[in-house]
Amino acid sequence: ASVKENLMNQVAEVLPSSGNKITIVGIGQVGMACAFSILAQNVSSEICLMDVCKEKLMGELMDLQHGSNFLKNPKITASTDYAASANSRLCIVTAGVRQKEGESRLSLVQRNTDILKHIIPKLVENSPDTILLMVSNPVDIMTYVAWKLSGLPKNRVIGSGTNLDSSRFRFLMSQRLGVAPTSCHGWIIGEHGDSSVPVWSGVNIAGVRLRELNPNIGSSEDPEKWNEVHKQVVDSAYEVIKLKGYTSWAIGLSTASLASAILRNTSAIVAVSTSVKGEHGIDKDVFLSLPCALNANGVTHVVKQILTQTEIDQLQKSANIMAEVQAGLKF
Ligand SMILES: NC(=O)c1ccc[n+]([C@@H]2O[C@H](COP(=O)([O-])OP(=O)(O)OC[C@H]3O[C@@H](n4cnc5c(N)ncnc54)[C@H](O)[C@@H]3O)[C@@H](O)[C@H]2O)c1
Ligand SMILES: O=C1N[C@](c2ccsc2)(c2cccc(Nc3ccc(F)cc3)n2)CC(O)=C1Sc1ccccc1Cl
Repeated sequence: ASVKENLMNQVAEVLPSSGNKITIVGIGQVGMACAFSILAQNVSSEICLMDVCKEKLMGELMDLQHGSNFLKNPKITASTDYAASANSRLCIVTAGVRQKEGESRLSLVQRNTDILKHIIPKLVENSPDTILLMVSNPVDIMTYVAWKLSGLPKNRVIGSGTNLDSSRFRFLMSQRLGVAPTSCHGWIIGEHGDSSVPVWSGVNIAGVRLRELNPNIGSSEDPEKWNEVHKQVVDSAYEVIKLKGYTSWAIGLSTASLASAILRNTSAIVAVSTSVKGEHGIDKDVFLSLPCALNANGVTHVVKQILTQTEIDQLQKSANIMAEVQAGLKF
């Protein structure tokens, strides 16, 4: 008899999955930052890594497994075969191709859409009750594409959206005020990236709206130039790319916090990309970010923020652009 047989009597079957399994597809800079953040914060005890690069997959698997002794005994697996993703509570998709020099945005979108055609159906086939969390860019379009390809209800297809934008905004606000970022309340909504919408009327510390202290906040007339904070959210994304070639840690931590709300069923209110048809007069099937309640059933509530006409106009403009890009995609 083997050492194991002499060591223990098996008295019951070992279940195939922990019930909090997360699959991460795409183990590039972002995917691995998501994996590390999830493991380091004990968001899940079971993760499965998936990619098309077999060797990198094995290397990342081994390197993470070798740290298990410093973690809470996670089960880490990796495969190019989607059967390995079975029974996932959450599937995070960071797979994508980089924009080529001078490549048009639409061309990149079609290439990333073609990638999702191979990924999404297999994830859902192996985990029909899963929630999809899209990170690949352009994330609002990719979330729509994932919803169309998955056949899942809208509440279970989510994009990281302006969660990272809002996190950068809060950090920059905290730098100006000397207040912890978690105590700096500010929401960026709409389209992730260059065209996001800061909701200045809601920016507050302990419920004290900065707009009441500075009525021009966010406008070009503002002597304190608070609108620079939103501009810096966009500029800092380009700055990080220029300095290190990619971004990873903030988006990894952002994704881990969204995963935690889902797996722990917390109904945290977070800025994520969701179906906004019927919100703020939008009548198109598009995904943009609004404050949402996020839990084990995905997005169950969308907060009805009181927005200025300018903010609503910006949302509707983004919705029209999303709809146009989506209309040009070949599924
Ligand atoms: N939403 C956000 O706020 C945000 C922030 C940063 C980056 N991103 C996006 O995240 C994505 C990933 O960025 P990155 O820096 O990690 O890129 P990367 O090139 O380092 O990694 C992409 C990974 O996807 C893998 N991949 C490609 N095709 C695949 C397929 N068919 N199946 C499985 N895996 C596949 C590649 O092998 C690679 O490992 C990009 O689209 C980027 O724009 C989004
Ligand atoms: O921090 C980033 N880095 C990226 C990046 C990461 C690896 S290569 C580029 C970035 C940085 C700057 C611009 C940009 N534009 C872009 C637009 C459409 C796409 F399909 C892909 C990328 N993307 C990807 C991305 O979405 C972010 S957040 C971001 C980007 C622009 C403005 C504001 C924010 Cl909060």
